[in-house]
Amino acid sequence: MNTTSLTVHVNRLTGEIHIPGDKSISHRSIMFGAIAEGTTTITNFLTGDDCLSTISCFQKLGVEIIQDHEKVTIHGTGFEGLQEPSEILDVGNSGTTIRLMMGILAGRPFFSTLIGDDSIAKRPMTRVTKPLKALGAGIDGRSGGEYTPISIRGGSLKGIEYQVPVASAQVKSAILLAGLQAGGTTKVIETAKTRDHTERMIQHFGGAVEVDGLSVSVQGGQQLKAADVHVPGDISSAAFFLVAGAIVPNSEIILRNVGLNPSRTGIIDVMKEMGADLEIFNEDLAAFEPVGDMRIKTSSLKGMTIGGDLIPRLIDEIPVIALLATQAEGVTVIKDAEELKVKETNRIDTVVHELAKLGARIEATNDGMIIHGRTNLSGGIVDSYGDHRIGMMLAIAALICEKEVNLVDAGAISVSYPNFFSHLENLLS
Ligand SMILES: O=C(O)C1=C[C@@H](OP(=O)(O)O)[C@@H](O)[C@H](O)C1
Ligand SMILES: C=C(OP(=O)(O)O)C(=O)O
Repeated sequence: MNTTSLTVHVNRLTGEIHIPGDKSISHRSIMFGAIAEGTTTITNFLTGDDCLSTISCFQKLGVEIIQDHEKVTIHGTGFEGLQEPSEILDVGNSGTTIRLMMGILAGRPFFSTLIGDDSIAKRPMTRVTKPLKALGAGIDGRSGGEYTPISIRGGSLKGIEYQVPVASAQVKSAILLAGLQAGGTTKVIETAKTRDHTERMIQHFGGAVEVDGLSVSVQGGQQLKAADVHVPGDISSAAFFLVAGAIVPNSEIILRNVGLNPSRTGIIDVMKEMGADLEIFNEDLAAFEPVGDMRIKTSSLKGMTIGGDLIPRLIDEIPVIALLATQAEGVTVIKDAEELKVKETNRIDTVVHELAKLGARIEATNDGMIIHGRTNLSGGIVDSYGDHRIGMMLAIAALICEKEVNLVDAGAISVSYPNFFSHLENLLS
């Protein structure tokens, strides 16, 4: 059993962190760089394992990609230049990679196979394979296209209008990426607004997309042109330090260069409503993805109900919001969040189980969880279950634990935040 001893019982966190690049935008910058014509340079690219999987998959499709730490140069081939891979495309742990790539490969007239790790093998794919089949792609997979391995023989697609049954930016993006290669118009209608990085990328790379409330349309046959991308910091990574600053006594942390796309800022709305001492400054809202700096100080918090349209705006932050809620007075209810069950782990189960081990008063519901605050956390052996966000949440929880905490499989954290522990270390001095 590979365990890491975590820092516990911290009496102060201070300092400044430059938040690493956004994972969703880093994936898309590689994909759009590849499907556009010309040379794209990406800066502040996230070097997490998931984004490295995206690079490796596109290299297997014949795209020349040169990575030098956070700088990546892509010699884009356009959709037409992508080549049939001679190897299986391995997406590792990355749901975003497999689902968005399916959309790209659905339009390509060749055969490809996608696999991933044990977690990917359990995540649902019909949500993507079904609309892509409706566009005309040949796709199959285990259990009728629900699970990996997925094989694709793409081809001549025809635009569709599709109501997505779950709020998922990955599904929306896969359909739009296929739609860019289809005849006519492809229209996606969402149940709730999800992150719109793909729509912004299409425009940034010279394409057109029409957004009307919850519907998003693209015309097929557009030729995208290379465009440089400076990736903003990932608010989903910043979330761990926002919560740390709020719950560790005597703290003040500055977070630099955090992405502030309104489809991702649910955590800010929630923390403010709970009473957090959180300030945003140096905002640049004119950038293609808005950014700003944040200051968080130790806060006195109260519980609240989190649900509805807010959920897609903070879906990946729910594990660490649950931790925050253990330190808020009163009850916090998280509802309408069934999607948590199909992430890297069933995050309703893993959050509730691991926080309960540390002494939190938390119970699972069908669509979320209920947390009773505030509780002192003790210690013990906790497990990430190979889920990066569970691992980081537990490392932040340990900071306020009274006894020793050991984390099983801390290595999973490198999926989205390879420098997590060194950034935390810098705040301890
Ligand atoms: O489009 C994206 O980049 C993502 C969308 C979300 O997934 P869903 O589309 O499954 O909600 C999110 O949980 C994931 O971390 C990244
Ligand atoms: C759900 C996540 O990512 P993905 O779906 O890309 O695996 C995440 O990063 O929390």
